[in-house]
Amino acid sequence: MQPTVIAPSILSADFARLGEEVDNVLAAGADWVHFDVMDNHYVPNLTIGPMVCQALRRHGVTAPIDVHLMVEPVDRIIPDFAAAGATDISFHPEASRHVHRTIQLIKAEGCRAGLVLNPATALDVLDYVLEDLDLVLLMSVNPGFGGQSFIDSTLRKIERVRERIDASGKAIRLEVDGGVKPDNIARIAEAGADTFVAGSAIFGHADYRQVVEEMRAAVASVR
Ligand SMILES: O=C(CO)[C@H](O)[C@H](O)COP(=O)(O)O
Ligand SMILES: [Fe+2]
Repeated sequence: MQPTVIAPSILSADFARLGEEVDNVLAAGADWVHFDVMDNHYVPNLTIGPMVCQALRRHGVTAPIDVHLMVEPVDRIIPDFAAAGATDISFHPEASRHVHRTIQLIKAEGCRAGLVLNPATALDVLDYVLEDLDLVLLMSVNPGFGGQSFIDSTLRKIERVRERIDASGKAIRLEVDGGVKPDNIARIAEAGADTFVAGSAIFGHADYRQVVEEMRAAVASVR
């Protein structure tokens, strides 16, 4: 299993002070920046694009930027995010006509590639591509909005993906996104996740350090 990563979703940050918010959450001990891109087409919400990713890099952010593309069609925007400083790019299989080609495109652009499975997406989308991936991102809410409740059936799904990753023998991260909080993160880690996205739980708290430390301690208690 990969070392624990806590990846705050900037969806719940104060966009009017984004650079400062990202600086603060990284200074509080977070590992990655989770960057949610919504197109008002694949999902019914509209957020931020490559220019904002580039602005964070110009602002001085050096941490990995984990771009979660909720964009359809997805391929055209991938080179723009790579040029803007993304390190990890994940996409939803429904948003790509050729999933294998999209994975290869992300890697050709020099980024780590992730596939995102919605709560109702069956695991067979991983057949034939798992070993090409650097990351499997399991959504534990339906994509489109922050602040939703964790869907409990995801726990069994995490266990099944953990088994598949372990059987592959590859260094593939298992990331969980949606409704992750200090009071459920231990169960999510126990099920087999190593990479944890949390938006509202972190940015909705007055003390980012306290909540990041609480989450890391909860994961460490079961790993
Ligand atoms: O991809 C997402 C929504 O589509 C977000 O990353 C996710 O919802 C994080 O927010 P929260 O921790 O508040 O659930
Ligand atoms: Fe996300």
